[in-house]
Amino acid sequence: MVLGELGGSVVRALQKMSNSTIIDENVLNECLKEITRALLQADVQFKLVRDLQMNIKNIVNLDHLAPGHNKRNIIQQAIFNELCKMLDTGEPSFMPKKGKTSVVMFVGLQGSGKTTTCTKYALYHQKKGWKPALVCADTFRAGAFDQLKQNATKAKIPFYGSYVESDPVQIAVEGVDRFKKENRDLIIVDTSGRHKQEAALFEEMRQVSEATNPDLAIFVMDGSIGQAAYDQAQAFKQSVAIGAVILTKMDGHAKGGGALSAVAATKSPLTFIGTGEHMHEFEVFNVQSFVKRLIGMGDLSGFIDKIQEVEYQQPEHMLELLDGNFTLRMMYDLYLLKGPMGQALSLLPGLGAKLMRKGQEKESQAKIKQLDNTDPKLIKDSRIMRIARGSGRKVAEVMEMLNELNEYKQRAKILSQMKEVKNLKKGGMSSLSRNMNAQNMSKVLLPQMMNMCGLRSSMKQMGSALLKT
Ligand SMILES: Nc1nc2c(ncn2[C@@H]2O[C@H](COP(=O)(O)OP(=O)(O)OP(=O)(O)O)[C@@H](O)[C@H]2O)c(=O)[nH]1
Repeated sequence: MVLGELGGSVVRALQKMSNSTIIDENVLNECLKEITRALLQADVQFKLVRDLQMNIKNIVNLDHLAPGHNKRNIIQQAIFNELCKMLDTGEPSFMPKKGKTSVVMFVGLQGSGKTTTCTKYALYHQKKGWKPALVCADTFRAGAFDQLKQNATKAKIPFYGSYVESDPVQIAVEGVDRFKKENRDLIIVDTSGRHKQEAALFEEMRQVSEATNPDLAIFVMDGSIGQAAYDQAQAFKQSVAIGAVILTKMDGHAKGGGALSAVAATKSPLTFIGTGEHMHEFEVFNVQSFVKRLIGMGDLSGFIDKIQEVEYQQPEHMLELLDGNFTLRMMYDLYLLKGPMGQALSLLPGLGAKLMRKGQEKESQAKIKQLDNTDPKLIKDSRIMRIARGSGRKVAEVMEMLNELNEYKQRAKILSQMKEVKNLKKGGMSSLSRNMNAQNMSKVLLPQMMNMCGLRSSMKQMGSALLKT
């Protein structure tokens, strides 16, 4: 989950404020105090947090608001705007164009997740119809070529590298030339990392860059370093023309918020974030979508993007859901926000926040693991007791989880009966894919899925504006 704790705390603070009958200075101060605490815990720089707090207080002047103004909305909007301002990473980055050859060079320290991210980046574009290729110019780390080869083979992406050549410049040039000849439109060059910022690393980066003349150099940084990301980004920017930044390991790291704001402070465009070790745990970074999610408003554009991945990677999940089946496996993915389906559903307004609010993903994970792959109908009392004993849980907790599963199942049944869903299913997966455009999603499937997740009311509260985003 992306910055689960920070998001959960912000959502809780807003929820608490919304539950107050009267919103006065005290309630606002309390809400801001909790948000401030959460941001500091996420390693966001003190000055940034203090500015955010002051700006919100200046904008939301409760004494001067004419009666009839919706104070909650005004406060939420001010928090949204200020968080966006804080995380705004400056000018948009160079975007490679499909069909036109672009060379993209990846740089970063050793262990930052550079090699993994190269393949994630290639796969992301491949799923969108590009023809990517990978070049391994990392001759420093033994095993780097094997790792890239393994990842690329799994993702069915062409690759180039050498076990014998030790000159990274030569490998980079040969690889880029070969893939240009093969009309690949996205040639990704993985370069060597070092344990720390050292002269040899920067010199090698400069040489590879000079020889391959990349259209874009992407700096991959480990998000768990928090605020320290500021100095690292500045140092790399001074040595090579960095056009974009990707932050990795943003899954569950307490310091992720600090890394995000630090990158923003260097005004380096942040284009993607890595949210796990698996190939599909990779997300486009868009400030507004990200903040919407952080404060529990959901991210519908991200949802549509992700649901297309469900068809690509877990078509059986999509069909199962539309057939009215909601399985334990899906609930498992949902709780852990794993797999495209779990990730997609978490982007719906209210649901991501609901899951974050639980703040007990690990416990949920342990509970579900006990029941994974088991048909709940077959779970008799004695088995429930056994599961409870074996997992160290109360019987009531196991039953609560089974009830929740049944609830999802019933809603999935209702979803499958909808006329629109039946029409979508008629032509099988290919028709589903054809129909899976943004307009169709927002008109047909999306409202039904939200209904299924019991989100109709929160949707209404937030107004139809969300569907238009
Ligand atoms: N949790 C998590 N782990 C990640 C993520 N991205 C990469 N990793 C893991 O981080 C470790 C290092 O990743 P690599 O891709 O080998 O790192 P690298 O920067 O290429 O390392 P060098 O080639 O030595 O420079 C691996 O175990 C990856 O699986 C991410 O977004 N989340």
